[in-house]
Amino acid sequence: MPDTVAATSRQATSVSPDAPAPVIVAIDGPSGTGKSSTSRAVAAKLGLNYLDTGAQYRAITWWMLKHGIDVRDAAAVAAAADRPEIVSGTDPADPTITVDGADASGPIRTQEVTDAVSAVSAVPEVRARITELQRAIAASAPTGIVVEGRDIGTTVLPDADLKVFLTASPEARAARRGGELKGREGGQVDLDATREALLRRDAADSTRKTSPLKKADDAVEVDTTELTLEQVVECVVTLIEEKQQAR
Ligand SMILES: Nc1ncnc2c1ncn2[C@@H]1O[C@H](COP(=O)(O)OP(=O)(O)O)[C@@H](O)[C@H]1O
Ligand SMILES: Nc1ccn([C@@H]2O[C@H](COP(=O)(O)OP(=O)(O)O)[C@@H](O)[C@H]2O)c(=O)n1
Repeated sequence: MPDTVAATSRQATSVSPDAPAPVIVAIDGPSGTGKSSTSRAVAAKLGLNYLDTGAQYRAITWWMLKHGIDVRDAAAVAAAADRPEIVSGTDPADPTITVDGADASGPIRTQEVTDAVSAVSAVPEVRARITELQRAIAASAPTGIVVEGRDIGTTVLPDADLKVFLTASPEARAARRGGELKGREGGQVDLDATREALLRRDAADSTRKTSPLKKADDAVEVDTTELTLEQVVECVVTLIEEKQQAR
């Protein structure tokens, strides 16, 4: 297996010469605001690719943990940043992520990875690697792509056709995450602890030096607290269609 980070989009569709230019959509925001579910549904509706950049940061974090690298040691993380081969499949109907050829979709969602990911993603060498990968994937999407994360509108794709920044109250976000945890692990979920953990991760992601979580100046902010997922999807689809008509 090559000791590099590879960029691959698994959807290679041929495009006719008079097809419209690909549309690039950046969706950012804190944890639990609905970025993944909204982005995936919007991409499926409009025939676009979909990239979950959080999954990439989780994947490199999982690799670091698996290889015994101390995630609090930024120099050790930086030295290993270009070793894992991370491949993202960008079909919204079946997004995939592999690390060195192994399916990582399950292991990247463990609590151990969630607790370590902010430290790993704060390391500039990690961000440089993953950002390069993200730009290559976006550039190869035949009809366009919805890319979701924390720094897509500010850093990764500053020329995106549309930038959306999703927000929601900490209580709504904790309730949504709690629902997911219950579905995955069963039993009782402590919503206060879930809320505190979300806020801690937001704080770490917003205060790091390199490419922090931040709304781009030209992003449209959508507060999803009182909206259903369907309403948020409809809102983003309308914003994209407006941009396309204005081209
Ligand atoms: N507007 C919404 N109303 C209620 N639940 C939502 C809404 N948007 C997303 N969800 C649910 O909240 C959970 C977290 O959403 P997700 O898309 O993973 O957020 P993020 O990617 O921002 O962390 C998922 O279970 C999702 O189905
Ligand atoms: N563009 C991005 C996306 C994620 N991340 C990091 O990756 C972590 C996990 O992202 P995620 O989107 O899977 O997070 P949640 O869906 O759990 O909120 C974040 O907490 C950030 O530390 C980042 O730094 N930049």
